Amino acid sequence: MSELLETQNTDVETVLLVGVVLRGDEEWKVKDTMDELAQLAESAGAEVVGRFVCRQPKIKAGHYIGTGKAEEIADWIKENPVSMVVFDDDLTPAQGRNLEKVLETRVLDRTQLILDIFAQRAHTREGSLQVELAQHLYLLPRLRNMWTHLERQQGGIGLRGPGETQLEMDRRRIEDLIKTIKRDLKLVRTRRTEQRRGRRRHGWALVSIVGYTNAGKSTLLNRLSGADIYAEDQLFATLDPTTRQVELPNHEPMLMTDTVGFIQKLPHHLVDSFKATLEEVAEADLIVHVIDALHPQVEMQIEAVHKVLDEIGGLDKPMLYVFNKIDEERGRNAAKRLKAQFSKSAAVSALTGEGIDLLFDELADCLKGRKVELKLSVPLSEGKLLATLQKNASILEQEYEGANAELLVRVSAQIAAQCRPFAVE
Ligand SMILES: Nc1nc2c(ncn2[C@@H]2O[C@H](COP(=O)(O)OP(=O)(O)OP(=O)(O)O)[C@@H](O)[C@H]2O)c(=O)[nH]1
Ligand SMILES: [Mg+2]
Repeated sequence: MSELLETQNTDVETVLLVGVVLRGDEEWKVKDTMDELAQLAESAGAEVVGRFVCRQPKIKAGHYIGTGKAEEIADWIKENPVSMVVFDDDLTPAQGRNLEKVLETRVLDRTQLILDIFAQRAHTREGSLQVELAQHLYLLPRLRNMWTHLERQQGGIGLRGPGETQLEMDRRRIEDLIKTIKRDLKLVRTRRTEQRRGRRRHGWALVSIVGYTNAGKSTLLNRLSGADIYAEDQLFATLDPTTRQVELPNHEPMLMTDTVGFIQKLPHHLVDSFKATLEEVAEADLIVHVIDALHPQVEMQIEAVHKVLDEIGGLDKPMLYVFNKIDEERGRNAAKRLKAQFSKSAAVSALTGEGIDLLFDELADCLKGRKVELKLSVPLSEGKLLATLQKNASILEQEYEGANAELLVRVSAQIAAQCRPFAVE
């Protein structure tokens, strides 16, 4: 038995985590981000075997941490070999190189770890392109460092993705590659915009689910739509957006999209690279912000999501706050406390279904003033409907084709329901 366990464990990478408490930092905050870093490492498939927290007045330019501390960690590693050391903050290429020399092991930072998870999870062409772009942008200033990695070891966490052949390319070729990926992504983006217009024309409300990673977004969409999206106690279980049709109790159809989760210190390259995915969020009629009410740092998580939304222009959209995980008492209490702070909110358990009816009511309420763009072909014999449209719709285009009026109109969801028999592609 023990032999079996040992063989199973040989593939698991072991990691040591290192964080820094600077003068003026609150110690508990660093502990929290270290806990999250541990979760990230585990989500990447590694096993965390130790943690170091360095207290120092400021970041040291050469090694990020003081050289004395680096040597102390090196001694610890001699006694407890690990496959890599992961730092909680971004390192400069030089700091990474210097630390590798002292620690005599592979050194990664938070961004590289997140990029690695993304590389593992990307399944669609769009997802892969976006991850590849983020990786290349990150690699560009670090090429020299990556080459030394490759001499020592192939594969493993932090080295997945662009692949060794690409790493051998010189800076120029990587830059060309970045250009090509950006061009491909532009095509993806155009296709998405067209798709979205088509959906709008059908009168569907577009709703985006956003939230901190692991908040329960996929579980909620599964609950609302009966879909079967991968939901796990893992950070960044979802990477590629999934859209499902959900019908409100008043039969109004909406399209809900579950998308990549957010995290504090989300690497900037990732936000840039995931623009196509994130744009979808900003284009929605309504944003549903799912919040893990069970999480001890729930306020920080809400703030981190707001920050990313702000970056992608989604903060001024109508937003419904959904406090999730109220099946546990702690979650229920936190949800009660937080609900008071947000005007449009609901408390649910995506897991058990508790509160889902009230959530549907809130969704209907948020969408009731929504305007829908429709392309119509209305027979002139439909005098009553045409009169309603003249009176209540914004008519964007109007043409007459034989006995029909061809219209592009913007109307309320209620009038859209009356027009639907005459909607055209
Ligand atoms: N107790 C409890 N757990 C829940 C609830 N909803 C989701 N979870 C759990 O929370 C974890 C994360 O759920 P997901 O639905 O994968 O979360 P997500 O927001 O899609 O996460 P990422 O895709 O990784 O960003 C899973 O282990 C779920 O079972 C809930 O209402 N109550
Ligand atoms: Mg998910």
